[in-house]
Amino acid sequence: MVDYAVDGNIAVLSVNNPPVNALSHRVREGLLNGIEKAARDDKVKAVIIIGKGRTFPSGADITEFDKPVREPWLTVVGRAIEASRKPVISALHGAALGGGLEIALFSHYRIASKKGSVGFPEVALGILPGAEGTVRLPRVTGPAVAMEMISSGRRVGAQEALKFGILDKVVEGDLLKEAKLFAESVKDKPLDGRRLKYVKPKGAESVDAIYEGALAEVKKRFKGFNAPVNCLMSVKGAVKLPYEESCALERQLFTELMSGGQSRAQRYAFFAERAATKWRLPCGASAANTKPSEITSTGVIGAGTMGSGIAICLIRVGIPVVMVERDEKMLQKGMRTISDILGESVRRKRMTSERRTECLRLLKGAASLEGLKDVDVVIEAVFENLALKKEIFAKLDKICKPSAILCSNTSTLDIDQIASATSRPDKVMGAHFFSPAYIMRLLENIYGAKTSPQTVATIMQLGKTIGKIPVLVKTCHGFVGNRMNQKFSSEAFFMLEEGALPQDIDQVLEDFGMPMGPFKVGDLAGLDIGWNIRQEVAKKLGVSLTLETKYLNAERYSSLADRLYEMGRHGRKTGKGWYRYEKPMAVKAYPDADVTEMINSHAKAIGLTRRTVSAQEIIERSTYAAINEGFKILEQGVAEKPEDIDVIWLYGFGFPRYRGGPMFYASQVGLSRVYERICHYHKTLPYSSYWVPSDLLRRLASYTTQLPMDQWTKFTDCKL
Ligand SMILES: CCCCCCCCCCCCC/C=C/C(=O)SCCNC(=O)CCNC(=O)[C@H](O)C(C)(C)COP(=O)(O)OP(=O)(O)OC[C@H]1O[C@@H](n2cnc3c(N)ncnc32)[C@H](O)[C@@H]1OP(=O)(O)O
Repeated sequence: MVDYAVDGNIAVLSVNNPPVNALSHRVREGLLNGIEKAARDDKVKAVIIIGKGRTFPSGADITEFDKPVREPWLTVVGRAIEASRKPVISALHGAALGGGLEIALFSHYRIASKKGSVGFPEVALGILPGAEGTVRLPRVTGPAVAMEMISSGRRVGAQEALKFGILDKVVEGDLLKEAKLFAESVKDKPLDGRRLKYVKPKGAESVDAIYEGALAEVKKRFKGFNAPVNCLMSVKGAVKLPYEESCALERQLFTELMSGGQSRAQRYAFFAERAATKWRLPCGASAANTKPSEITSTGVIGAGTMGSGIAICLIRVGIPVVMVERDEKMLQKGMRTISDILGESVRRKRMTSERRTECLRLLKGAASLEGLKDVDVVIEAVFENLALKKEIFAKLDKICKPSAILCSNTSTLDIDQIASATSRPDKVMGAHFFSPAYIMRLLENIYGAKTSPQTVATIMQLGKTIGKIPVLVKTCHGFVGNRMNQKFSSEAFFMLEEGALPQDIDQVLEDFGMPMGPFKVGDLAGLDIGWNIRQEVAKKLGVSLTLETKYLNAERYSSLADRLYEMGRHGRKTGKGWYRYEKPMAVKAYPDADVTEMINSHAKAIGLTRRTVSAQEIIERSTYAAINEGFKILEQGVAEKPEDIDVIWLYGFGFPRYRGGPMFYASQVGLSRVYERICHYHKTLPYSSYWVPSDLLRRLASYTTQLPMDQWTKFTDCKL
């Protein structure tokens, strides 16, 4: 775990705990023993701490957080480093993060390789740097930089870290060699001023103002999260209090967060995201045993919002794209959109102008599908119509090379149906991007009955390559995200009819942590989209919808949204929807008395007496309807594990990360409580079959001791 070696009179402690050199108990022990050993060895005049493999320690071992803390604590190790009479130099490469950066700040000197980076990402785990990171960083950078770095958790490159005073030197070439030269240069120097505990932090006179400004910023940017606020409080304490008192305050604020629910949820989300990449198919194929094929060229069909967004994802990472659009004007518009979006990236300094030019060179337009005959992967992004998609896939099957993989960006349609239009169902998948495709990180990849493991491996890898969080699900109507979200939003309409108003429901769900309530989302997306889908569904069922329709296909139905649409209120784009806007496309939503009036008269027309709908009922009916569907999704093997569902909701719908995701949230509320409330709604809301309790949930809720989430799918009938 920590190798000890002496070269001349320099001791080198090499941390060797792959993959990220996490500061596990054995690493902490090894570092402490190494420092004590170097102190006893008279030959040794200086000590280097370095990481083997790809990085300097990237933090405490998060997997130890829910276990009893085993000594030596990181702070004990750190204080031994700082107390050393021989200079200790931390030599950083890779990502020196969290506890790793804290070890470096206990060291007397810090050097880093040019490509190295530092940071305190603890805030993303719902905690704060608890080994004096909040106390030491401001002693080096001052309060403003320390508050920004620690409350945002952002990574800082070596040059910026040098500028902030975090590093003493940035080196090129062999880091260990450079570290030994540096150690030789300081080994006889006094250590006064090199021990941060004795350095008086700067900015005491301005820290209150800095704190107030930073607090306003984090409350806006990280609404609902506790950790960023505690980070700021701890840094402020470091500047205003004596050293030991500031350490005590940090420990108090750290422990408060560590024992809170938000950190548990955020640590769960960290590992859930990584678990989602470890996909498995019912046939036993998995990420571990299936090799993806190489992708050197791609095609995108459709130059609209989704098509151009998908093309950006691909060219941005250097993958050539042929974008096919029959309509020449649409094609040119799509090409211009891509150029403008990349231009905006240059303006925001997220990309150089040269890089933008290189990306655009990878983009070719074509008016016919023939342009796709040589590509490795095609992603179709045309109108959501099954017949149209089947027609296109049949043509692609004849045009594309036999090895080409054909993907559809469909958001709900059956992949098996689409695949049936081809002679290569083994090479057909769904690749469901969330809009805007070049921003949203979720990629819901959908396999059909005949999709081959290699096709799955290839598209899952493509998702990672283009910077997405790819999650694998089995085909069904609506897949996972939209299937659950449809229940989540259905209840919102029914609660409108029963007594709530759009602004009530949106406010409650935004206070719960959703980025935007369902009615604001509807106005943003455009109410005509939903109207078209409902008309399509009714047409397929052979029925026509009226403004008094109360049931569709024996399921409760609300025609409120139809009324709104037929009032010409199509959302932000028309300046009116569930809300009123000062002008079309304006952002600020104002409650509208006309909508309230329409809802009241609609309720009367369908014979409903309106009542007060409580905040608790709004939260339960929205989330539990989705959660119940989530358990049915697990039962049916549509998602392999609850983490997959939660990652989809975290990255596809903005479910608050400090609640972990709908399935984790259910585990925290308690499955028996959730089950009991779903039974209540099933009884009181009999005309929505999605309230029939999930059988898996019923079984799990029957346990007196709730099973851990990784045991849940042991109870599904489907064999994964
Ligand atoms: C109530 C108790 C109170 C006690 C009070 C005591 C006081 C003192 C306590 C002090 C507490 C400690 C203070 C310090 C805290 C921390 O350091 S918290 C951790 C901070 N660090 C991080 O958050 C970094 C997390 N990791 C990453 O950001 C990335 O992994 C990476 C390092 C940037 C590498 O990314 P990438 O190359 O993409 O690899 P990944 O897939 O992300 O990771 C590879 C595998 O490694 C696992 N892993 C990563 N980081 C950690 C970690 N810190 N701990 C454990 N495991 C980690 C990751 O899960 C992957 O695992 P597999 O999926 O199994 O491969």
